[in-house]
Amino acid sequence: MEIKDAKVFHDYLNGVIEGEGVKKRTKLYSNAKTFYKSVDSSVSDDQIMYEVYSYEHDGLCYGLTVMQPVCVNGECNVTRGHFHESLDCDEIYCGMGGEGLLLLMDEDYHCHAEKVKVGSVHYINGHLAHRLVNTGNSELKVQCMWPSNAGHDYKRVEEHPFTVRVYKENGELKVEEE
Ligand SMILES: O=P(O)(O)OC[C@H]1O[C@](O)(CO)[C@@H](O)[C@@H]1O
Repeated sequence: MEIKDAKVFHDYLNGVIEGEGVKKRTKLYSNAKTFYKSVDSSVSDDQIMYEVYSYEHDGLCYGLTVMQPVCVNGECNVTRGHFHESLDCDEIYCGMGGEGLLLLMDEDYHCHAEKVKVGSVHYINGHLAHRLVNTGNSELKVQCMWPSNAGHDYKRVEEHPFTVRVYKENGELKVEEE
């Protein structure tokens, strides 16, 4: 029997996925300003807000999102957030490092959240928009699995933004519902 090395390696300790076919996208503050309530001129345009590694094979995607512990005028770092284009495609997240919230918004645009921490596993029904929030003082690392035909519908979330914002004031979390 031939025994081969895996073509892809998820380095849990360093928070990277490496190998054949792995894609990486980086979201800088310059391309994320509209995600937050207001623009913060003290945050550099070059500031990395989050990085997404993804590996797709035969209809399945495996990914890792690494979010920096950065606040924008006190608002905790968030991903852009999206519905799936195919609403029957679900997703699973698993906390790998740090602390955060998984913000979920239903099709009536009501929000609820789940706490993300090391080992927490989150099922995301395809009819829910999802956004991660880094509420901690270290990188938030979240492993993700989803069908590759899910697609990202960002437009719908831009038209109906998440109605909840999370701030950190003197180390305390403050949730504002709009
Ligand atoms: O695409 P967004 O909304 O910026 O968020 C990134 C998220 O999307 C995914 O790429 C796939 O759903 C996740 O890996 C990640 O958490």
